[in-house]
Amino acid sequence: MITINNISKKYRGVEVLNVPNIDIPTGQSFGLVGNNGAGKTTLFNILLDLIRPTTGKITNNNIVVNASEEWKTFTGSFIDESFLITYLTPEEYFDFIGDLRGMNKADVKSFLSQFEEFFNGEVIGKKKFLRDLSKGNQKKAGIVAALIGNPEVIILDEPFANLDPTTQIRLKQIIKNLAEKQGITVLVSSHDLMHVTDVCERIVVLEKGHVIKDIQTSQATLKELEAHFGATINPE
Ligand SMILES: Nc1ncnc2c1ncn2[C@@H]1O[C@H](COP(=O)(O)OP(=O)(O)OP(=O)(O)O)[C@@H](O)[C@H]1O
Repeated sequence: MITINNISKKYRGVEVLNVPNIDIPTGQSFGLVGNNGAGKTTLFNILLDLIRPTTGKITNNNIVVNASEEWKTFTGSFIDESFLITYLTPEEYFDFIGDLRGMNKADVKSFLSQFEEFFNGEVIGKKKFLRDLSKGNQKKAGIVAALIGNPEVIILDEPFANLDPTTQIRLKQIIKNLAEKQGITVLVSSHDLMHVTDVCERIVVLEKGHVIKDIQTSQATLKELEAHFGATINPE
């Protein structure tokens, strides 16, 4: 579904990302982990054509992402609050995104009903603008907006950050369902090794812009990742 080919990114001559090749098949749940500054958001931003790579190309369902906008019709994403239109209420925002994706207000309302528990009474019907919601509730709105319109690909940057433990657990179930039951290709970056190993069947570790591990998730993966990141602070 997604092919990353010789992607690199330099800022003022300094390389922050260098990924020779990653193929992400349709329906894979793909986790990206790495310490601060490893290049996770940069890679997702290039994938969403929010920044241009210095070299290489990414295709999403055979569409070169910086050559055509067609991939936007089947790709949902939430990177950060800049994706929100903060002077709208959540309902207005969801309707706006639904409209972009060919859904009327009734379709959107019925779609949102499945997230009642996830929103926990804090997002819908509060008569608040998105800018006045808490960070966590803004994030919930952004994540759900990314799912509107049955996208085939969903890209979420650090979706667990800022969420309370109950919501993190609910989000894990939502992400698992997307990949396992609906065959959606899901890309998630996270600092939470336990969550990412719970929901992703494949995990790529980035370090200073380079892929240093590409693992099919197994029962041993969490320990392997903990040992890897722990070794960085406690070298033997
Ligand atoms: N506009 C920019 N100008 C210069 N350097 C940048 C710019 N944007 C990102 N970088 C650098 O690129 C590197 C990768 O950043 P990126 O945000 O992709 O990392 P990350 O893995 O998402 O980190 P975090 O876990 O902290 O969110 C960092 O060193 C960052 O300072």
